[in-house]
Formats: sequence, C-alpha cells, structure tokens
Amino acid sequence: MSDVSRPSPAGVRTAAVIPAAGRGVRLGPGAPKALRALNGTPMLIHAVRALAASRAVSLVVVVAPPDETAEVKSLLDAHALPERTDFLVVPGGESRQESVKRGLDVLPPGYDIVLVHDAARPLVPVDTVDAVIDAVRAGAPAVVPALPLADTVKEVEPARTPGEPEPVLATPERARLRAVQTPQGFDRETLVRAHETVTDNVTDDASMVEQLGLTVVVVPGHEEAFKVTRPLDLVLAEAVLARRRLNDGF
Ligand SMILES: Nc1ccn([C@@H]2O[C@H](COP(=O)(O)OP(=O)(O)OP(=O)(O)O)[C@@H](O)[C@H]2O)c(=O)n1
Ligand SMILES: C[C@](O)(CO)[C@H](O)COP(=O)(O)O
Repeated sequence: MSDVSRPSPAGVRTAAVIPAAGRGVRLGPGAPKALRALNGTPMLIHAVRALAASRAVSLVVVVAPPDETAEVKSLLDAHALPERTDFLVVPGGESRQESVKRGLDVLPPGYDIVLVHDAARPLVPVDTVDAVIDAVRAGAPAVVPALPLADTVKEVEPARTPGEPEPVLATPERARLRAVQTPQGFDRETLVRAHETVTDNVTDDASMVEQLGLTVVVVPGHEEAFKVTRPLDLVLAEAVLARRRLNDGF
C-alpha cells in the first residue's frame, strides 16, 4: 500500500500545477488541446480528475490558455470534482516553462510538495501520482515517472532542409535510457529556485533541477500516462477510456 493513501504527515501538503495553455499544433487545427474532448469530456477535466484522485493533493492550479481562463473556470464548476480539493486558474505564457512558472507564482504558503502535470497526459493512473509523491516525501528533491524505451534511439545531425536524410552521430545504449512522463514531483523550494535560476528553455521541469546540480530520481511510469500529442493518440486515449469503462462494469 502506498504511503499516500494514509493521512499526510503533519503539516506536509501537496499542490499540483497543471500546464494546459498549449495550442496543440501537432494535434491539428481546433480548440486548444486541453479543451478538446475525450469521450465527450475535455482532456483537461480528465487530467484534473487524475491528479485530484490522489488523497494527498489538496490544491490544483490550472494554467489555462490566456483567452480561455473564464471557460476553464466554468468547466471546473460544471464537472464533478472532489470537494476536498481547492482549485485555482491562472493564464499561461508563451512556453510550457513560462506557464509552469505562472502556476508556481500563485501557490499559497503551506504547500511543501509540488507536482507538475501536463494536461496532455489525461489518463495517468492515481498509483503513478502517489508513487511520485511518496518518493518526494521520502526525501528526493525531484522525482520523475519514466518507462524504458521500446525503440532503439539514434542521435542525428538534424537536416538543414526538411526531408533531407539525416546522418547518424551515435546510438546511445538503450538500457540506460528512459522516456520521461508527468506528474513530476518536487520539493517546492527546489522547484521555485530552479525556475528562478535556469534561463534556457527546457522541455521538462526536472531538467532544470538537474542544472542546479541536484539529483533527480526516476520511479516507474505507466503506459496509460502517455502524452496526447498527435491525432493517433486521441484514438488510443479513447480506447483506454473504453477499456476502463468495461473493466468498471458500466
Ligand atoms: N505555452 C504553453 C505550452 C504548453 N503548455 C502545456 O504543456 C503541456 C505539454 O505540452 P505539449 O504536449 O507540447 O502541448 P502543446 O504545446 O499544446 O503541443 P504542440 O507543441 O503540439 O503545440 C501541455 O499540457 C500544454 O498545454 C502550456 O501550458 N503552455
Ligand atoms: C514534460 C514532458 O511531458 C516530459 O516528457 C515533455 O518534455 C513535454 O514536452 P512537450 O514537447 O512540451 O510536449
């Protein structure tokens, strides 16, 4: 049994920041990605429910597309969400990193552990969320869920002209590689310092903590925590939801 299903250690509270302000260019034209429906419910609501399913999470900060903050607030009001969880909505920025920073900026005092979770990973199981929180509670300053890779990975010299063949530079040893997911979990002070210190644009929050010289640890991720990025991912997400409904017997 995860430690997280037990009451929080006295005074230790966990908040989740959900960056949801991206357009979803790779998914194709349409509404901002987080507002697109999966089986009739916006992807963002699935992601919020997934994080709020953890009994340890008592605050969820949604970082919304700047023109859609009112709509996001209405969606949160319209969908059944746990009463023990508080919600805040703030407008996002130009990059994922800036959006996460905006979420961190509005966190009230008293939250010592912060999770950062992509709205684009709507189906993460609660056990994965709890495993990340457990590892932060155990003392890691930064924790990422990750999976081994199925494909061999090549480092290439990127083509200068699109479509040109790309020369391979190296083949990293696959057994040492992991595909990193979210939620990523942090000691709050560490994550805030990373966002204040690191100025290059990076693709995840944990790599900012690596740049501080601190150790980031990996816990097992989950296949269902995949990121909805391209159109085929929508088909997969709806298939996962259909399988869950069958397994739940309704
Ligand atoms: N300016 C941005 C860009 C991204 N995100 C969020 O960061 C997460 C991961 O980003 P990604 O999957 O790349 O989403 P998009 O940026 O929307 O996708 P694309 O690159 O295809 O436009 C998503 O939940 C997305 O909403 C954000 O909050 N603010
Ligand atoms: C944070 C992340 O989901 C970890 O895999 C990923 O780096 C986000 O990348 P994106 O290109 O912004 O989707």
